Amino acid sequence: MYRKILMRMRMRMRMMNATRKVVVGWAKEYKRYLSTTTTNQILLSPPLVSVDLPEIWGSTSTLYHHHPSQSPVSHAKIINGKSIAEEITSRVASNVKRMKESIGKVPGLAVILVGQRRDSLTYVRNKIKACEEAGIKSVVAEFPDSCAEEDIMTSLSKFNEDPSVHGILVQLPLPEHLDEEKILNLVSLEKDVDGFHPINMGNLSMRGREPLFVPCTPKGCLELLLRSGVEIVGKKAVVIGRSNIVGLPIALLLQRHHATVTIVHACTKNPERITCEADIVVTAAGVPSLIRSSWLKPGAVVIDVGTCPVEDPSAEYGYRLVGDVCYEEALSIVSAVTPVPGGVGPMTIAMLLCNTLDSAKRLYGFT
Ligand SMILES: Nc1nc2c(c(=O)[nH]1)N[C@@H](CN(C=O)c1ccc(C(=O)N[C@@H](CCC(=O)O)C(=O)O)cc1)CN2
Repeated sequence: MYRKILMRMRMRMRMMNATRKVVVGWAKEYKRYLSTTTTNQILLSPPLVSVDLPEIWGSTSTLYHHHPSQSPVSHAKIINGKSIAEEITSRVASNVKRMKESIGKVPGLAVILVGQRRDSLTYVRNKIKACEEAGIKSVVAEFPDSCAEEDIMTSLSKFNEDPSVHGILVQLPLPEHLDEEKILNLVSLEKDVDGFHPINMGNLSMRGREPLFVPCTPKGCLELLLRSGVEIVGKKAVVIGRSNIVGLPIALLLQRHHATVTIVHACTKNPERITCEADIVVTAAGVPSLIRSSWLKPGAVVIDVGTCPVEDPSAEYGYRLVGDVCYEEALSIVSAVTPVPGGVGPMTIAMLLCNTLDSAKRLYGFT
């Protein structure tokens, strides 16, 4: 009886050691990957399928060295999304130039814009401007608020068929009377540069599957973390908000990068208690100054996706943009934080350029 137990224990120890070797080996491999970017590679994010670990559970306490900083950090790093986005845009531009020179083709983006929402008009204008900067061809199909679903479907079908269009996006949100699901389902999988097609989203959520495109804002958040040298493996991450555009896909991405992820949402009891244990906080609640200093762990890294206009008579247009995080309070506690504006927003657009370029490269087999 004792011999049997002893043998079982030895066996288990051997399995745990094997697992440890795989995980440590993988972590080293992953670090090496991050430190070797080639000239044509624009982003630090590795191909998704390569970050898969064997599903063997065991004690990992000796594998990852966790150094929680207990003392308040007074000099938080401000993660400058605007300048990172500019750098990425110029890399996309040189790739586009190279593509044009060698195969005589440029990537093309088609945008569907419905209605006159001020924020949507701004975002689409900025996307078109960014395409111009990068040498990407763009076209916008504009529809009135009251348009029929059929008109959008017809326009989408034309873009799906057009060989000069490599990326298609439908600016969200759509007016209430339109069926968002039906419309997004019609976008060709190969041109779905927003990554909102249920097959792309489904593949993102499954182990060993690779979506053709990752949604732009979450991809931008991840790139900011990687470029800021933030270690993700084994860290506690809290995502605030569960939208299809940000909350859900960023939670999936962080999990793929081996963080332990908790999603906090409007129905969560005591979200402050959960969030204040996180090493990484990504917040996309859209509630100005929701995240006070008491919500944050000293030394945490905070990515603020919230962008809300609040009245400010002293501002140029009578309003200014604020994030979910009480920025001034966070500065004295966290180790790094993104500002609003100038943090995640510009990265969303830079990632759209990357996805559009990738789509064209994939079609032409251009590397
Ligand atoms: N089809 C999509 N719709 C929406 C998406 C999306 O990714 N695809 N995301 C958001 C809006 N969005 C992109 O469309 C977006 C939001 C913010 C910014 C940005 O650059 N913000 C700036 C401030 C800009 C300003 O002056 O208003 C910043 O934060 O610095 C870009 C794109 C919802 N819809």
